[in-house]
Amino acid sequence: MSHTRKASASKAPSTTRSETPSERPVSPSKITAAITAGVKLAKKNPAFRRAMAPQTPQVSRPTTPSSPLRHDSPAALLFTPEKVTTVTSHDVDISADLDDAPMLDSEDKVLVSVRVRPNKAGDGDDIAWKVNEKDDSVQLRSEFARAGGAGTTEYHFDNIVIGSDNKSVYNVTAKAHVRAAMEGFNSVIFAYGQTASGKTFTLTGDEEQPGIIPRAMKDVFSYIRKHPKREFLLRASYLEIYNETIHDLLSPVPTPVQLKGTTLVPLREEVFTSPQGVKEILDRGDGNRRTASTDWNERSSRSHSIFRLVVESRELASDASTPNPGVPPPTPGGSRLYDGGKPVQMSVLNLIDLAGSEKATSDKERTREGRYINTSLLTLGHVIQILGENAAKEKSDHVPYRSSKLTHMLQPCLSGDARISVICTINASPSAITETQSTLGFASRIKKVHLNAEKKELIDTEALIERYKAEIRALKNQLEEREREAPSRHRRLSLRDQKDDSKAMTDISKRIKQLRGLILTSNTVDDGSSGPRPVSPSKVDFDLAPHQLREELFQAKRKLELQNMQILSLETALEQRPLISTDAPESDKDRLIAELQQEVRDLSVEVRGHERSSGDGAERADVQNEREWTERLRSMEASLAEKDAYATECAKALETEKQARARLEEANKAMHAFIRDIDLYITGKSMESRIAKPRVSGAGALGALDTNKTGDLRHSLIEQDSDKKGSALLKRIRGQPSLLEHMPEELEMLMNQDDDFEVVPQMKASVTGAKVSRENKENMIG
Ligand SMILES: Nc1ncnc2c1ncn2[C@@H]1O[C@H](COP(=O)(O)OP(=O)(O)OP(=O)(O)O)[C@@H](O)[C@H]1O
Repeated sequence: MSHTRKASASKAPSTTRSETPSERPVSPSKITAAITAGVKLAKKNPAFRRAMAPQTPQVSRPTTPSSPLRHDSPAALLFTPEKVTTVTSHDVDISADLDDAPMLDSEDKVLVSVRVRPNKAGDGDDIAWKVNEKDDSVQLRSEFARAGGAGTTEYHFDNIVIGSDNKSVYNVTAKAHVRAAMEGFNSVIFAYGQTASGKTFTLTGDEEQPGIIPRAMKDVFSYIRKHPKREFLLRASYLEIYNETIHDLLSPVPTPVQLKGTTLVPLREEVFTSPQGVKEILDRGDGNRRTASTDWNERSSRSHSIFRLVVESRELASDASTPNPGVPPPTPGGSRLYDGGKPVQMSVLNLIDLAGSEKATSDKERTREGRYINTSLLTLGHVIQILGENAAKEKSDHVPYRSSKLTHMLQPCLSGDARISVICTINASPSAITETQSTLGFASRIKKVHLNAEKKELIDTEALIERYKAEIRALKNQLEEREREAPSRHRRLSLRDQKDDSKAMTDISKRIKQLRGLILTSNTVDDGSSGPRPVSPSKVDFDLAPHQLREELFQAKRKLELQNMQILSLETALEQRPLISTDAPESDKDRLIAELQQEVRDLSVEVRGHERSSGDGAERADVQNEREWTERLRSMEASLAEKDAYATECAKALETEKQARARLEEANKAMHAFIRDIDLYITGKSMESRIAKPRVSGAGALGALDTNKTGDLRHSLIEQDSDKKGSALLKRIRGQPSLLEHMPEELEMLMNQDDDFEVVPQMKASVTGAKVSRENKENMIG
């Protein structure tokens, strides 16, 4: 197989293009309008005139005799990382201001431009077509009318551009569409034409003449710089359709991409944040394109290539960190906007370099490719024809979009939902009259297609900018919480764990910073206009002057940042991608499960090996940790035992007190019963109790009784005591030792005080007996 992966034009210019700039055969004598195309358009379009007007020194940084070479030119940044010395002055002004690009109406038709390629060396000087710059027409010269057969000989288009100046081509064919994409409209710019007519030269260009894609990317960044009220997120994908199979040019592993509806899966999209970043993406993709040497073009594109830029943008909220209080929180199925509730505009800019139609060739492989190329181009032509007829006759005939991958993929754009600019490249040489007629016919047909593109505003979290914002918010909350709790948490953690904890917090901060870096604003964007950035040599030359070394350092840091961004973007893409699609065949799922199981096994082996090989250091740390914890455990156990003992004592004391209380209660009751009995006894004679009245004089209780109205009680008691030893009272008292036993101490004291209380000797004896028995009891309890 002889096709190769196309190396980036910027990297190997001498091998990627058959002609060097000096060899490029412009024929000024024959193509009279060649250099004046830009001037002619400036006359027609005031906006374009402004864009083309000589620029102020601040903007254009003109080359001066004292500084013949500007390393900081945008062209140098985008295209000459290794050979800044080849940058020439006209590349300094890679583009003018996007805001000067003409606005497109919502009902715009396809913008059709024809670019006439200067004759190549072998083509001779003759050209078969007359270019009329006044009315943008091309006409087959009368002397070649016979060669043109019955085909149309005169055509009119929106623009005719001639020559090798890619800047003027960009300005008239692409600038307005790039602006439209930045403002939220889907836009498509594609180059169509026979092989070797200059499609790749127009889209990609070379070091001297950067094409539409690099100029568009440069303008995208200056647009962001000039719109401070919006924030942007840019992501790119790069595809090719080769032999009716879609390939992802950014994927490290060649994987066919499927079209599900009009969605491409799997598709690698990379977020980029600088012109340098997108240049790296383009270089990588270009390096993977299939090109081959054909009879007509030393480096012919054997595939259609599609560079897709997705632009997400949103008006900046006054305080982007706080959700708008007026906006409802995310609800399933409802609007899920954050950040001030501003909708996200999302648009896609497709920049397409079609493979060239070609005649049959002797090479078998090239013939096969050519068949595929021609078939898909024919389908494109057919689709365009039906669309044109439908628009002209207000019909709605079926459009066979799905007849080729190219038309299927472009369906949303071709059906009107995009602003389209087509650049038809033609070879003006008499040897290519038929092919040129065919290209011009295609250009005429596509002119008739109606467009009605509208801005896409998303009010959902579909947009990546929303997802990044949501992640930033979540991480910020997480970080704040961790920071708040850090002091108390750190007290509980070992030194090692504290370190890990701090590292985790630093990681979160880093990720927040990185995610923020992916969202561009006029303040943060690097549009490549901030001073000289020399290219890093592969080895650091320490003989360089300090300022040069500083510049090297700056450049290296930028590169590192860029790579970090890419890693982050890829990680995010990876996280969002399912390992396998849900509708994949069972066998694929089984295979994936087996692979994952194997991976788990491998990782376990690796972890075990790592544990073993991590050696003494880790072990020592473990032992020390264990000792520390054992000591802590011991001291805690000791303090626990102490507390247990104290608790047991408390429980015992409580029990004793309970018992004492119970006894007191009983004594209380007994005392009341006792007093009642005595009262009853006394009130047997008198209704009034006098037992509670203590004797005031030294005469004791009996004295107190004497003073009572029933003063004969004493007598009676003495009598009863002496005469009737078995009197009723004493009998009762003797019969109730328990009462005496529990006689309250107050009463006991009263009795002890009153030796004259003659009633009491026996009672005393009983009480003493009772006391003894109580003590005995207590001793027994004790
Ligand atoms: N306008 C132009 N001015 C100067 N050189 C040009 C111009 N257009 C094309 N060329 C040169 O012609 C050669 C073929 O151009 P290019 O590769 O762009 O053609 P192509 O249409 O992309 O071909 P293919 O379809 O085979 O890929 C290149 O060497 C290119 O530099």
